[in-house]
Amino acid sequence: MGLSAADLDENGLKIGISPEHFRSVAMPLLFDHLNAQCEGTVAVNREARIVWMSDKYASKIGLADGRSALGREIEAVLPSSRLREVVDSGQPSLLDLMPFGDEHFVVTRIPLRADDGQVVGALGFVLFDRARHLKPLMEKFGRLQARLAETERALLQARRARYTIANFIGTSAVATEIKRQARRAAQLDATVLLHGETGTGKELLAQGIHNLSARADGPFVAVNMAAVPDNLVEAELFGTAPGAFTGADRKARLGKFELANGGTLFLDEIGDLSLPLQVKLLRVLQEQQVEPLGSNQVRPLDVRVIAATHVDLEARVAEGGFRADLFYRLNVLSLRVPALRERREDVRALVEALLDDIAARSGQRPLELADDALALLAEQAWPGNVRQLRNLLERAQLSAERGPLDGAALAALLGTAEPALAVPAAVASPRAVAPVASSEATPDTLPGERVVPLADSLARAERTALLAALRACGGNRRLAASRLGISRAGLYAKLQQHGIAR
Ligand SMILES: Nc1ncnc2c1ncn2[C@@H]1O[C@H](COP(=O)(O)OP(=O)(O)OP(=O)(O)O)[C@@H](O)[C@H]1O
Repeated sequence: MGLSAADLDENGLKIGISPEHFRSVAMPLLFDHLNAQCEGTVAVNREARIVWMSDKYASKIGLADGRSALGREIEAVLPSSRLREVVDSGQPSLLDLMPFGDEHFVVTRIPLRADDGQVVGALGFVLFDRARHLKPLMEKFGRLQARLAETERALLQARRARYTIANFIGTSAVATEIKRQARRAAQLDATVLLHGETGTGKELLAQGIHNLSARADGPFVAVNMAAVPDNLVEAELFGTAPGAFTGADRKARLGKFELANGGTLFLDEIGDLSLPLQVKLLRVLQEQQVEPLGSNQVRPLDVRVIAATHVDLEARVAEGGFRADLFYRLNVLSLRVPALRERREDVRALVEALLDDIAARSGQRPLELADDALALLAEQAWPGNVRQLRNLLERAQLSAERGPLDGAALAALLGTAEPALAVPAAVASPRAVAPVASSEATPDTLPGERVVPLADSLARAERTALLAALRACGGNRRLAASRLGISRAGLYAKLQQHGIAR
């Protein structure tokens, strides 16, 4: 059946031509056209056996003619063909590259249906057999793919947990006990709440738990709630749909929950999460699915959460600052990480391990400490715990001359330690030895005649202001930021810049 006069008017095809009629006319034309123009055509039945192949196709792939392919399974003739998938799924594949030998064919595949709609076979056309004309494009594509794979590998590496539980140095009773509890937590898949002062090794333990758990091959992703500005926390955790934000950030962004899928999400400073976000977090934990901002689609998750806090969350619950339901959901396994002053007997081993690590990173020989220096370290109050000890040792390594560092030299360094952190042990322990302050090294005393660059003075003043604010606010960074009149993210950036943060 062809087009008749009834189908035409002075403009050619008549508007309103019956779709069935149009179809019956257009389909054979389309096929004839494609078959004539393209480089080869093949048809298979429901079992993906060849029912017809154009001679052009046959000669292209080295067969005498199309008849010699009849009845054979499509993969026996074209090993990379995906016509079987088209037959099975009933879905076309409009444009694809099919490898054949060292060539690539540009192909299109469509299912063939009987009048009742049932799939009875599929048609494949080779639109273009010289994919090598596309070589520059393919090369670029290949390079981009290689770069993408490399970036993905690097990202995965960055999301690997570095530490194991054995990296938690210490053999004191409290250290041994916390490591025992961490090992037990690794055997379970429940949510963990780590509480302990800043710098006690909560993140180290979280990584250790992850690395010993069944999720060890999955990602370990850490987020510090206190470091993310309030208005960005939701996007950071749950991600955004494309266009959720106007301006620069119009693209979709994966949230940390999705990045941690199949692994562990470490939520540090969980006490800093606002009440509305606590509700959202609870829902995600209960339902194990996430709904990115601005999207109305939920995505399933398989994430274990380890949360950490240095504040007393139970007290926060009592005050109404933290939701009781979220607290109980997080507190399934509760581990209290001891302060360094509760395990002074571990200081020596810690010093040794930290000095080795510092030396390995700096490429220098490990610093040696004289016995009186070690004794002095063991007596400090360490409000900043192991992190503070590490910072001090890093400074000691930088300042050290040849030979072991003795007690007097170390006392001088302790005297110049960050005032908010270098609380003499006298405050916390009756066995205290007050550090010897060095007048020369005190940041505020400069020799009379010396002129220092303005930038140095300003940086020094800023550092002093930051430390004073932290001290005045009992180490509470949120409060300190607000009293300094800067954002929390701003405060974090400055603390890092001055080496006061981690
Ligand atoms: N027991 C330990 N053995 C070896 N290193 C430790 C130990 N505890 C802490 N550290 C080191 O001290 C530093 C701080 O540790 P970490 O970040 O795990 O503390 P944190 O409790 O998570 O601190 P914050 O609450 O401030 O986030 C890291 O460099 C870590 O490697």
